[in-house]
Amino acid sequence: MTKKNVLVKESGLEMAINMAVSNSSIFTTAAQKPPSVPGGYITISRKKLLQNLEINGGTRINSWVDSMRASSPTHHKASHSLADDHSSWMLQHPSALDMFEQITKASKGKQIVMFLDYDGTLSPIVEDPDRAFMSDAMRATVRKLARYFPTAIVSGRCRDKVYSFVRLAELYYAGSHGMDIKGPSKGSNYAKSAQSVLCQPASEFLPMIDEVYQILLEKTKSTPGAKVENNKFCLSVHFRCVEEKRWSELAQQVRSVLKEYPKLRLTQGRKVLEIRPTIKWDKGKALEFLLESLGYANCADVFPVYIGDDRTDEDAFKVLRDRGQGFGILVSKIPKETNAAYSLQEPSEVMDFLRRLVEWKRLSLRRQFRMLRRAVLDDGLLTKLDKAEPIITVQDAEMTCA
Ligand SMILES: O=P(O)(O)OC[C@H]1O[C@H](O[C@H]2O[C@H](CO)[C@@H](O)[C@H](O)[C@H]2O)[C@H](O)[C@@H](O)[C@@H]1O
Repeated sequence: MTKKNVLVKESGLEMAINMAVSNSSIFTTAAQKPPSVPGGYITISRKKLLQNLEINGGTRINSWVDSMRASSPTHHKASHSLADDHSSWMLQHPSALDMFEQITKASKGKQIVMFLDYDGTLSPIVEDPDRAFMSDAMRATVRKLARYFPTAIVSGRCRDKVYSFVRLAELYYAGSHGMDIKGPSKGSNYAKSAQSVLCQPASEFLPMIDEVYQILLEKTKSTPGAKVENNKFCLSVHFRCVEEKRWSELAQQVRSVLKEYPKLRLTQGRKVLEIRPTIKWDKGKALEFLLESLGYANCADVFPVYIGDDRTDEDAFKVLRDRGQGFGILVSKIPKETNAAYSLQEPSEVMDFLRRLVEWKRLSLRRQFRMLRRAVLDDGLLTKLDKAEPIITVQDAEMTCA
């Protein structure tokens, strides 16, 4: 390699683990090539990277811990170079609220389909994952959104768990990082509509995931604050409440378990280590699957919008970038490497954006309805309205008055 700097697409943690599994070069082709999209990638010197990823057990754990630190907002804030870069990052990933007009203009004549991550997007990040409730105001907003646009929740959580927080039967749900997809439930009965399960590509891993869950519970017992969450087709090991000086111990515990399970891989979220099957399935694949299920597989007239805050959401942002359709919105207060086009700072801004989208759609439907009505009246065709080809459905018309 002759280049002085390399682009780091994966976190140091993922790279360390990939090395442990494959023992191959850390400089993959993908990692060397910047994407042909504006900005968002952080460069670090090759020397530093090599120091960080020294191939011996001890230093490898250090790189895990560095990566765990990097997922902490407080550590990001302390980094002057990132803080200084905030305004240039915002130029590359402007606020979706500031760009609202441009966004709606770009969607003109296309069907918007909404994909929403849960934690950190619809609900604020809290210490206890079992108490990450979304507000009633956010729920009401998402309910309205789903009346106007097909809407899916795409989460790392177990699907039933995320449903228990959202409680809107009319949505699509993709739990376990997209490995458990279910369509809207008829008659608002989520629990009874097992027939609407659409896709579970990792079902053969269920016994293994349960086994590893039990082992991790036992292994991490000695680390105060560590919490293992069973997300059905994947697992989360939380370190938000673990003292930083014990992070390396926790990383070591997880690593020692995973050594025995080469069919499982590790990724990282916000103060959480995510363990999942090595199958080629992620939130990006779930997005593609859902678009296909909705009948938009090879359709140019679709405009998917994906909003998420996490590294795992990057797979979906990338799919949209590669397809050149719609775009991703990263929820973050700090500059992050991302394939999203736009940004929002926090869940309250997500709610503002969704509300504006609902209002914009409502008004544009009303405008279309009035134009149609005027055209009919002008032509003296009012009595023939019932026989006319419906340009706007009765439901659309009702919604303009809602
Ligand atoms: O894909 P998501 O819906 O964003 O789920 C990703 C993980 O979210 C949850 O953990 C995160 O939120 C917790 C509650 O705010 C927080 O305590 C934790 O530190 C965050 O990582 C969830 O608990 C995980 O299972 C999900 O994988």
